[in-house]
Amino acid sequence: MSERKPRTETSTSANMLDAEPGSAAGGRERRSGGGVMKRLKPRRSQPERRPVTEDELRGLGRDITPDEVLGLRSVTRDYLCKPEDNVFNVDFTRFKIRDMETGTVLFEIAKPPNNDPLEEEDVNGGSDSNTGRFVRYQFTPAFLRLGTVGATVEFTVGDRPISSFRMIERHYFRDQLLKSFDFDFGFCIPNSRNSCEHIYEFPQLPDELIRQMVENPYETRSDSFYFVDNKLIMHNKADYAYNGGQ
Ligand SMILES: CCCCCCCCCCCCCC(=O)O
Repeated sequence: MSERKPRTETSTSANMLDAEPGSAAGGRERRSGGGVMKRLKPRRSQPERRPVTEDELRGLGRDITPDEVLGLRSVTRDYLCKPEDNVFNVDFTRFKIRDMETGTVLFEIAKPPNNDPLEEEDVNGGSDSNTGRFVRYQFTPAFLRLGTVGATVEFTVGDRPISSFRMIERHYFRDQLLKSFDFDFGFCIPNSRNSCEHIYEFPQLPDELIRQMVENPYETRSDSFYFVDNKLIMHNKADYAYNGGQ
């Protein structure tokens, strides 16, 4: 159903820590062994923020906060932080998307264990310091009619504890914001391998909008912003075609 170029990746953790919305870690916990897995529903509400442009944010000359990216009204042209801002060495090692209603796995990729560099497509074309920050997906039109999708992300962290890890992901068609997702992973143990399943409740999209999204591949885009202690440390981008199988 999809094609995705790898970003980073490695092995897996099978340990579970289920979490519910409403607390930093998400609430109820269940653990076994050394790794951690959380199932994360997004924060419930996102009040309107003052609209802001990426140029304004870039001009601030300081760390960018979650509240600020929530004010963006269109997809960014360029990245809002540098790869070296990831001082916590967060490294994504596995990614899986499944339809929560049927359990069907729609997409899965893992970083090879030997850590060989993989050829990756960059948002600017070619290979540079932004390599690995951009992903291109190809789905069928049926994807847009799904109700709930679970995206499991596995990641390792470096030797510093992370007290609060949060992702805000904003999806657009052209310059229309379709939906903004806001997930709190919470605390990460130093040198741990972690796993979480982000639960995406899909918006109900009008038929005409779906038609345009299908007919205009890669004009649907997203920005994924990752924060530690409310400071932007990673920014990844993706684009989407929904004309697969046609
Ligand atoms: C159509 C609006 C809602 C779309 C929700 C799409 C959920 C797809 C999950 C995959 C997102 C991964 C983003 C990334 O790789 O950075």
